[in-house]
Amino acid sequence: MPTSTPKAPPPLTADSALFLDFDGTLVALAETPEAIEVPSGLVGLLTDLHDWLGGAVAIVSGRQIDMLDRFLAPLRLPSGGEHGVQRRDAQGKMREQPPPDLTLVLDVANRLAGEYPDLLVERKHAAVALHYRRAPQLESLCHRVLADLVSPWPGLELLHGKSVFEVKPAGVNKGVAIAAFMQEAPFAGRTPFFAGDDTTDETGFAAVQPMGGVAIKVGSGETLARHHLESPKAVFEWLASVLPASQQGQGNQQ
Ligand SMILES: O=P(O)(O)OC[C@H]1O[C@H](O[C@H]2O[C@H](CO)[C@@H](O)[C@H](O)[C@H]2O)[C@H](O)[C@@H](O)[C@@H]1O
Repeated sequence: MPTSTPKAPPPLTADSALFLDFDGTLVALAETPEAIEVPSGLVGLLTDLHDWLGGAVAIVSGRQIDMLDRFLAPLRLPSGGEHGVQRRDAQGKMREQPPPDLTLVLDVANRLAGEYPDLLVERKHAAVALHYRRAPQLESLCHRVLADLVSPWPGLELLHGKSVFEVKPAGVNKGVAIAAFMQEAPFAGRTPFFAGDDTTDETGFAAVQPMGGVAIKVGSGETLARHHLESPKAVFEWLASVLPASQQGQGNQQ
């Protein structure tokens, strides 16, 4: 992947479409999925951006959409969940791939977590995540076990995110989800911006840049993205700085 000098993103304009990853981009990473803290003012800021951009703001995450809704309540944005396996459009219509049979994957992951209590299993609608953040020395064991399990099944894919391996349906990713949003109102015809921090966000960067859009890598690491922001705090500050003064404050009244 190219690693040219990263530069700050250009400002959003009223005809932009904004796609945002969640963990590591809008909220700082934490030891467990439930331990994250949603920064004060984030929900209000996203609400104002959503109003300013005519509804063209979506979260595109590895998390389940109902979990995103819980963290961002009362806001319910258009969302891609589980790396695009689920998608809720701007009208609120939900599209979900049928879950594959993950019984064996779940059994194996739970057995491993029984043996190593610092591992954490997250069951999603159509995926199973095995988190090893509290036991980094178990990375290669987790990888080996899940890779062996998944390799005979072409319908399943093993994703490697930050301190996590996820088994999910193959063939869908964040790039596919963003491309689907870009076919629909109010996203269609706008310039897409996508910010994300993880390797699993690279498909999103690969989708928006050929559309003339802006890909923003948050934090360090090799990336296709041509723009960069240092941290979730820098993402917050950038979003707050590009929002016109006349649009500020509406969401904070909630
Ligand atoms: O696509 P994202 O919105 O970045 O979601 C990716 C995964 O995020 C969550 O796990 C990650 O964040 C946790 C909380 O900071 C952290 O403990 C874990 O190590 C990270 O991998 C979430 O639990 C996963 O389901 C998402 O796929």
